[in-house]
Amino acid sequence: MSIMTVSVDDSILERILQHKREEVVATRRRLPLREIKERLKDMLSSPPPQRRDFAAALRLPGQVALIAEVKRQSPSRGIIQADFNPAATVQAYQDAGVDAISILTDRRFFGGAPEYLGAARSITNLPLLRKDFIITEYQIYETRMLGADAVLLLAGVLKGNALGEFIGLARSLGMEALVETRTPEEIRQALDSGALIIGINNRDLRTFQVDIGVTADLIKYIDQPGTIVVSESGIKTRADVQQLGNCGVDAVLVGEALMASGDQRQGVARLRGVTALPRKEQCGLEDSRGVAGV
Ligand SMILES: O=C(O)c1ccccc1NCC(=O)[C@H](O)[C@H](O)COP(=O)(O)O
Repeated sequence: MSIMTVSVDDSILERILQHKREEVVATRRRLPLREIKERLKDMLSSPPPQRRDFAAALRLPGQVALIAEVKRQSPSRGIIQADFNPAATVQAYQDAGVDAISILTDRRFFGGAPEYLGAARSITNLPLLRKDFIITEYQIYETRMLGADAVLLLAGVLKGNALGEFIGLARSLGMEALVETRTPEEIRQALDSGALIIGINNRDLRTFQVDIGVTADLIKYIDQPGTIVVSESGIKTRADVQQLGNCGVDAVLVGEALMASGDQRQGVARLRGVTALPRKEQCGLEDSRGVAGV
């Protein structure tokens, strides 16, 4: 009898991707691409300019920028926030002075929703990243229509010319791509495909273990000057952020640690090394930025 071994990586990522294939077929049936293109024509030509510069938000000389994630649940952790309120979370991130916001839009595995992007856009002026599993051009047009300024692309999933083509399409629609990598080969692929922003994922999808040392090991392979480096996953403390800053990352992407903290404003303050947030009413400040950058 032969025994087939399937790694967690194969099963969870493959399960997510299989679900996405089916989801895209159903979504396209409800809203064909030509309809999305029509809506985009109006949206992109109407003033005021719709673009919020995700890349520029991550280039903060002498500071590590913070991308804060709206994440209800995950395959590795299960439910992170039982009384999940995406609008309140976006507001808290905005008040705390984060630099950009990542929104998980996958329903089945992360408890997200595509509509959260539009809702977030009406609350904040910060650039918004759509975090989902992009496997078709259709989803990139859809991402722009939903109100994102940037889209996550997985180098390990988009093979051949697809990665470069998807980056180009995102840019042609006024978005930037965050290209997520996990190996030196994927970093090479991202650079060869013209990625401006490269994410290094500290989470191993086979074991779900997180190790921020992965960023420290892989950052040397990002040898293209001007590339923006984002360390993703498993970042929990101010010390983690400092360690990654010392390695040369431009930004960190943090979900679970912020969502699991009862108060997202305090969570951001802790990552930034601020012990107590100033109260606007008490000290008369407009907001809490400038107290201490990450
Ligand atoms: O978070 C997971 O369990 C997960 C499992 C399978 C595929 C992707 C997954 N996470 C997506 C992300 O990219 C993270 O939400 C993001 O990097 C933030 O990570 P964290 O700060 O550890 O929540």
